[in-house]
Amino acid sequence: MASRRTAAIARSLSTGLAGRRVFCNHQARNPWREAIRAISTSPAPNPGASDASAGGSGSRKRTFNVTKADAQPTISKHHKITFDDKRVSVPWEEGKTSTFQHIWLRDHCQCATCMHPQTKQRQLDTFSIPLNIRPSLVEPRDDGLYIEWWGDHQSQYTWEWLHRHSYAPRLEKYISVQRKLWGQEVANDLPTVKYDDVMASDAGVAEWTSKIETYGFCFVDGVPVTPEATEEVVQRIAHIRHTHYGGFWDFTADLKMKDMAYTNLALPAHTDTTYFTEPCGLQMFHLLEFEGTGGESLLVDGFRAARMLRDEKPESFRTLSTVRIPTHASGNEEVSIEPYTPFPVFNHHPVTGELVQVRWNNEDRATMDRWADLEDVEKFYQAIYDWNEVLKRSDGEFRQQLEPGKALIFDNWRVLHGRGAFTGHRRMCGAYIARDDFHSRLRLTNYGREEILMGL
Ligand SMILES: C[N+](C)(C)CCCC[C@H](N)C(=O)O
Ligand SMILES: O=C(O)CCC(=O)C(=O)O
Repeated sequence: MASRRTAAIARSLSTGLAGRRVFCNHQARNPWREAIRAISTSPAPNPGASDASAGGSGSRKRTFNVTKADAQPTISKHHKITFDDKRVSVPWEEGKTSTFQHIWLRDHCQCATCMHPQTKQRQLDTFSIPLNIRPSLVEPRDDGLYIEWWGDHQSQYTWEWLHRHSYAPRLEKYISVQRKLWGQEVANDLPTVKYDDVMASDAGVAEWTSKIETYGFCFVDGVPVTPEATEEVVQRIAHIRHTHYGGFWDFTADLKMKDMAYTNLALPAHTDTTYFTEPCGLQMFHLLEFEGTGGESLLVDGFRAARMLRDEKPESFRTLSTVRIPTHASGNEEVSIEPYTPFPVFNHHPVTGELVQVRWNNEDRATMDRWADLEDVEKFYQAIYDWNEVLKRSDGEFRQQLEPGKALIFDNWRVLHGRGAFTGHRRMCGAYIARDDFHSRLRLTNYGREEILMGL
């Protein structure tokens, strides 16, 4: 774990070359090796099943890999809690012993004077704690560990909190997101929720956000065919993320904004806003009006496609995990947006190595004029040709003509979207939601605030 973490930290540090527009494939230590096993694909519940009633807000328990499947935060009946001049040792019934340094425990005191009871922020002045602080009393009690500190402060830590935050050793590890990767067959059982459920309760939002996390997209059935109702339903997840396109958009092929989305041209599978340091997290589309031909929508599961590229063309997967691609949005005269640094197509979690984000928009790719060496140019083009070939496979494409009343929302960090060329009048509305705002709502509605606060 330490070497992997070191490699990941080394890689994440080396990607932070601020100021220089570097996109050459710096020789980080095998980031793609960590990604090899990290595109999590786990069985997920049946997408069609509506569990708004059963789901309920806060009903899902977060799953953790504890040392034993049934490990409970129960202290050992046979071994005593001890402490020396540096640390407290807590032996658990599961056979592990956690060590907590005194300074760490004091700094993490959960009492109402150290942790603001409403804002959940630390109000203790950490730097007022003597670095050599130690307890005058350590006492196990039914509801947790009670400590009296020199300088007469008292702290109490529940057993569940100590077990959850044990760091030496880590007792509870988070299991990867249980995603279901899909191809064309997803059309047979589309992840869908009911507008009324979403508007009526947080349980409905829990079901909706859970399906977006699992499948990378979800339809909302029964949305009134107005921009107002569409704006209202997307805000059931979070506030809208504003960009130079505005907040909530209602657009047609009038080139009102100088972007090809505002034309009737075909758009190949892409992710949006690759020119922002943080691409938008979710994107909603609701077709309001259409009299014409063509214009069908396309979705491709970028995580499934990435796994296929990794398995079939590992060198191309590695290239697209390391070569940084400059991007821009400069069609509108008052705007020219670039990220603070270019990013690769495949972006991995700096610690777990898991694939967390696909950034791919060939239309918004800027000039690539900085290469570590010449053959990287051919390697890059080979890699994007291989990637494009995978994206274009019909068994990975979900194509559907959107219809009024059925809004589509998708994870722009995972799912690529596109559309066919069209003729006639076509009016579409929708909005972006930032990734962290989506994750906040997903976790709170599915696990409940108490569970989330316990883990912070
Ligand atoms: C705002 N609205 C969704 C209508 C258009 C956005 C244009 C997105 C741009 N082509 C990109 O790929 O980021
Ligand atoms: O008009 C559509 O269906 C999609 C437009 C699009 O791809 C975008 O706005 O990024």
